[in-house]
Amino acid sequence: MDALKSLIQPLVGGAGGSSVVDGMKLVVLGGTVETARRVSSSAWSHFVNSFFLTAHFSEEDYPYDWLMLWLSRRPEWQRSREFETTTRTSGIGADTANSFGEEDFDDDTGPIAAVDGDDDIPGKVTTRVVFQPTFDTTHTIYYRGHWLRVRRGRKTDGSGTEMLSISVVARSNTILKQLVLQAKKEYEAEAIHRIQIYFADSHGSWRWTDSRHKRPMGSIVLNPGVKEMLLNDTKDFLKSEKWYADRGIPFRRGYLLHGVPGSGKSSLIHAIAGQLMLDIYVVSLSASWISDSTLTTLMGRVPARCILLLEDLDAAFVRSVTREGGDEGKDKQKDNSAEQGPSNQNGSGIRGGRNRRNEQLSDVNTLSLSGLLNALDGVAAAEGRLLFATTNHLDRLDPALSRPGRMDVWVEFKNASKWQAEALFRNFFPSTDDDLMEGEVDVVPPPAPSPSIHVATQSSSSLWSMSPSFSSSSVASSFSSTPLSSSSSSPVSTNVPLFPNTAASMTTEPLPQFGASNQAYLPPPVEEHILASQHSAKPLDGVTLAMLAKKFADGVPEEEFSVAALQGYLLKNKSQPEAAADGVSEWVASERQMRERLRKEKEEREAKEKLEREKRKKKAAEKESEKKELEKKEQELEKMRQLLAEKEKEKEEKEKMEKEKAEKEKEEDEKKAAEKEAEAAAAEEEARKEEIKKKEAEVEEARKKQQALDQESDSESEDSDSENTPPESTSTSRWSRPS
Ligand SMILES: Nc1ncnc2c1ncn2[C@@H]1O[C@H](COP(=O)(O)OP(=O)(O)OP(=O)(O)O)[C@@H](O)[C@H]1O
Repeated sequence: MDALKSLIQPLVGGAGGSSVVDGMKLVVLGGTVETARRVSSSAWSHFVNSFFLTAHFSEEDYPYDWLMLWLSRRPEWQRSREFETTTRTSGIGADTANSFGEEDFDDDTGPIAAVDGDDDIPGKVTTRVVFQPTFDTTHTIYYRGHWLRVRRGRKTDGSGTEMLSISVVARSNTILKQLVLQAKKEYEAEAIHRIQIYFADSHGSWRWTDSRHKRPMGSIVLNPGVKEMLLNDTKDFLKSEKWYADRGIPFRRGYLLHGVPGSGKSSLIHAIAGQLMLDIYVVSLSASWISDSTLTTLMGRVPARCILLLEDLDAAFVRSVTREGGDEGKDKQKDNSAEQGPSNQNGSGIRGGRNRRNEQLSDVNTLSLSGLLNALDGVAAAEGRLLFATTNHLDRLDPALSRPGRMDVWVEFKNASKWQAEALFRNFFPSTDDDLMEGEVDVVPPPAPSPSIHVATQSSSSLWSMSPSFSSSSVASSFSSTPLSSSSSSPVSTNVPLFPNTAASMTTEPLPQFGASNQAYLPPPVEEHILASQHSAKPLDGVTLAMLAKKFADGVPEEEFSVAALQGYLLKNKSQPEAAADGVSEWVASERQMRERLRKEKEEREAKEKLEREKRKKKAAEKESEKKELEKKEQELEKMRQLLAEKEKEKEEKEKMEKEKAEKEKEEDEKKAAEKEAEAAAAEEEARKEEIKKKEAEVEEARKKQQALDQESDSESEDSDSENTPPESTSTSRWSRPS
């Protein structure tokens, strides 16, 4: 410090510099502290990096859910000083006693359940507030002798996916493995009574949608052997991975459940999922957004062991069509196009244009059969999954879809048999006596094993029927007992009871009431309408239950009503098994009446629709013929126009030709005239030349004559010269040759 002082002293000079020195001291101190902080922080992160083991868990993967559930049970996690709230109405762990955030704390009253409403109202939808630590906060949790540093954050790749990072100081990662395994165990223990349901979304991802209580296998009433066969087959498949691998067969198995609606297809799949502890991944092939590529992506993202459920397989390629009428729907589409008029058919008009655009769009975003087949067993399809497909219309499926290898086991679901009706009744009402004494009552015997289970073996592509069909005669003889009189069939009937422990005994035996035990007088019997509105039946003894069940089954016609319909009827008589058994014939009659009425209404509606369709068709045909007529006329007009144009053209050409001809003639005339002129000139020239020649000849002749004269004169002159001078020069000057 003295050195520093001596350095600064000359600069500031004297005592006046003491405040500056203090300031400098502070600066130096601050710098030192900051440097120390940085050094320690980097040393700490270096230490963390070299000694801490860190595991990251992405929300897209299962361990994330396991750990979130595990963490939610840690008090350290719950004691977070910074948290966010979220609400959940369902979901694994959300309704468990230990789940995080289940309790809220009220200043005055202490812990209260964070639910809306009254706990006395069973089944009421509650809104649960869940507190979770905010992102990017670190928590220290003690686990098996180690301090874990847990941090909730988000991926930095822009996807925003939640991440959980757990760090621990340890030499090996055993502690982290133990943690994950324990979290998994706890999660599975939680899930043991529930199945998770995932639905496909339009982005090609699976979204957790629901968690449902497992359905007991015993609650499904099917002909003997069906459930067992399916369960054994699925179990056998799940343990045969090596068998499949050794033989090079894709490790996949498909089950096609087909048949009438409400016969238990979906229920059976849920029960099997519960039994095998598998989650269900549902794809609705009739969804508007489903396309080849989305489906392929989805199939690639199905986990190895799960149930993949394709519901309403027949609806995959007829999206706009109701489940009841595929062909009808197609007809309707055709009709609609007819209704839209001929302009649409040839692609003109605004509506036509829009439709074409829609068609083009839907082509891009459409599911094709080959796309579906590829998605199911293409290279990208996951292995180890159980594929269940349901359909109400087997006949509408393409054989390629249902061939062995894709759908290995076929199970047909029919309307309820008498045997099923009886079993349903027995399942429905509680019994005090589970061990029913066989033979005491004339119970409906079970029919021969399942009527229509088909198993496609790997070795052979042919389907073989596991068991023969029902024999109608044997069924008839089984149910030839006297039908119950309709007089005792009212659902809320209090007629003389047929059975010892039934309505009458219930009316005389008072129901427990508040304060009744303090009163001197016995309470009056419960009134009939109150009794009728009871929501749970008193347990029946085995014999009574068996007799009522038989009576019920006797009243139900063989394979006419679905199990769901019978269940609906029983639900109406939930508290009155006797009334349910007594009233079944009346219910059957009323159902038939209603069906008949509905059938008639449907027929009428269909007839009306047909009429309208025909009208529309006729109108469209008329419009079409009108249009054709118009087109024909237009064509004729066009022809005439063309003819006229051609004639016009011909005329023009003729005129042109004539003009050209005239011009040519004129030219020729002129040429001839010129030639004549030239000839005349030539003739003139010739004549002139002739003239000249003539004149020359004359001149010649004259000259010759002159010569002759000259010679004569010469000879005369000679004669004279001989007397006078010769006149040679004179004669020369008198004659000159013409040029
Ligand atoms: N065989 C059955 N055993 C027990 N319950 C049944 C049976 N069949 C139908 N049900 C009851 O009927 C209701 C409808 O059943 P489910 O949805 O399983 O029928 P489905 O054959 O899948 O019908 P859909 O073809 O219309 O989808 C459910 O509440 C179910 O409990």
